[in-house]
Amino acid sequence: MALLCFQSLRMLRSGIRCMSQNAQLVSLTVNDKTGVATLSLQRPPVNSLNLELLTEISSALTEATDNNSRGLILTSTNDGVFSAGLDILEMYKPNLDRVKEFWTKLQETWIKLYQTAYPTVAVINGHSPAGGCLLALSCEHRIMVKNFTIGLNETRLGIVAPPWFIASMVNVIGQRQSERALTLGHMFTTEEAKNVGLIDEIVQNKAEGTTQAEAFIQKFAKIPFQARSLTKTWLRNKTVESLVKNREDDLNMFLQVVTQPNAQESLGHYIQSLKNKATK
Ligand SMILES: CCCCCCCCCC/C=C/CC(=O)SCCNC(=O)CCNC(=O)[C@H](O)C(C)(C)COP(=O)(O)OP(=O)(O)OC[C@H]1O[C@@H](n2cnc3c(N)ncnc32)[C@H](O)[C@@H]1OP(=O)(O)O
Repeated sequence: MALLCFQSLRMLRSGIRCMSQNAQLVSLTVNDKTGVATLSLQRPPVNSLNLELLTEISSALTEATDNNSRGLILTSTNDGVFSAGLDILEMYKPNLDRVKEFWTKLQETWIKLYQTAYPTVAVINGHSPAGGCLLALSCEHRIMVKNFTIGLNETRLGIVAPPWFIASMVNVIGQRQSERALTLGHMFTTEEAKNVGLIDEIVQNKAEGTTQAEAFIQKFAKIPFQARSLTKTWLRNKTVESLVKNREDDLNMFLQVVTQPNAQESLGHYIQSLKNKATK
């Protein structure tokens, strides 16, 4: 309690205000001087995206819109893991109602993040596989701390990245590089990611990343907000529409693929290998 009070006091003094008071798995703050919001993922141990975390991310994105944020920085409270991607436990031996809700919430969150009116920057302060990479790809600018990895590694798990995951990557690094990376399930090092254009900047640590992210958002200060946001909408519309018009089909395809016995077997082995690694 005392710690909370100290933190709140320190934040108030620095002009940082806490939004989304009810959220537990994310924190959403806004810098009252710049209007820039920071959305931090805080679901230990590795920010894997389960239904509850996705729900909080989606609500926070709406709250940042309602609050007229000038921009949003997406990052993690865990210096080491940005996000481990989708929570594999949501897909392994799933409960049908819950897994439907989970996938529908993932679709909703991606659509929202991909289309925000405000500029978005991912400060990738840790590993960022699969769904974690998707979150970063959905932002307009990516700044990554050195010595981590990022990529869409689904094929390595015996599952498939859906078309909108693929499109998000193609839109950033192009067809040829995406084809190679996705079929191999390649995880790029920070350096490799910069070379291929998957990230825009390399930084030493999260603090430097945050400074650079604020500088990126500041570039839009003199660009009329609506002109900017409509331009972004039109640039991204085709990609988003391909999911918006086919959400039901996409859900059914996901259910079909993920419940296949061989996909379940692969996921089971993968969970076990992660657990074995963790206990070593
Ligand atoms: C037309 C439509 C077609 C549709 C087709 C649909 C097909 C399905 C598409 C599905 C798409 C999926 C995308 C995904 O995001 S899948 C998830 C991929 N994620 C990963 O591969 C990451 C796995 N994790 C790691 O590599 C590492 O954990 C890490 C992120 C590098 C961090 O390493 P670190 O050493 O810090 O931590 P540990 O490995 O020790 O992990 C700590 C505990 O966390 C558990 N864990 C890790 N990742 C996950 C995860 N993604 N989900 C659930 N749980 C995870 C790990 O088991 C440890 O647990 P323990 O403490 O209980 O042992």
